[in-house]
Amino acid sequence: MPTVPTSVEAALRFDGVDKYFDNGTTALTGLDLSIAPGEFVAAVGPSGCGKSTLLRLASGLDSATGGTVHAPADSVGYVFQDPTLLPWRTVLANVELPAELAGTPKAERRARALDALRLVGLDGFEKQLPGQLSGGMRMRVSLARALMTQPSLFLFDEPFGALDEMTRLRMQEELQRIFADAGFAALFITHSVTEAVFLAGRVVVMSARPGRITASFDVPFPHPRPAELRYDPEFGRIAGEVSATLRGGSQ
Ligand SMILES: Nc1ncnc2c1ncn2[C@@H]1O[C@H](COP(=O)(O)OP(=O)(O)OP(=O)(O)O)[C@@H](O)[C@H]1O
Repeated sequence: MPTVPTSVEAALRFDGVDKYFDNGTTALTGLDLSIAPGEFVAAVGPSGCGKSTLLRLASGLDSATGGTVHAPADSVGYVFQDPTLLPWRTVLANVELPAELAGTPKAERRARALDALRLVGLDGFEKQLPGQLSGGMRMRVSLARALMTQPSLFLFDEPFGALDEMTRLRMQEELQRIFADAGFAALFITHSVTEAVFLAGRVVVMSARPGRITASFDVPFPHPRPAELRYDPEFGRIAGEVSATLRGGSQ
């Protein structure tokens, strides 16, 4: 009997989404975006165009005023600019926290936390407290904690925005290595065009408020990507096009 192909369900989909607030601000209007399972999408846009609002709708923290948001993943990982670690718990105890709250037996959650810490390059730092770590290391702990639930969808809100330039570049390299390994879907919000192009398989550009997607650029380099990709002429061409679109849209 012939099999009927079924269309793969998106990891995250916005259909004609509007968001307005009681004070009369329209943050998003007619926004369409679909992210396939295992696809890494970065969104760039002018300040105040509704990027964080988009993530709040994706996470269910807030609801759309119009249109639909479809986020079928059972497990979603969140990484924000502020790593939100508990200062009195060690690195290991912070990473174990989601599994502890979910009632996972101690031996299993310990093993998973150690794996996650290894993945983010923090083995050997298990017993440190967050206050003893650099900003980049705290961000790695936050990423390891998010990896504990093995999410099929990750939401990133400008996670490297507060880091110095060198640390930021290193974190980008590590994140896309982890992405190549773990293969989750991602929506990554950033102000940096080169960060977006380095990480994502597709970069979407949002218009000034009220935000909607005005352009989409495929970034066809396979993951994991070497640091030197940033100096590749094709990389520069794509980043240049994204920047030009961003400038054109925010005038
Ligand atoms: N709870 C709220 N009530 C009223 N207006 C809001 C609320 N949250 C956000 N806004 C407005 O919606 C618009 C979009 O805000 P949002 O934070 O999503 O933008 P953004 O693109 O993430 O900004 P930035 O790039 O500066 O971080 C802004 O004009 C903001 O003032």
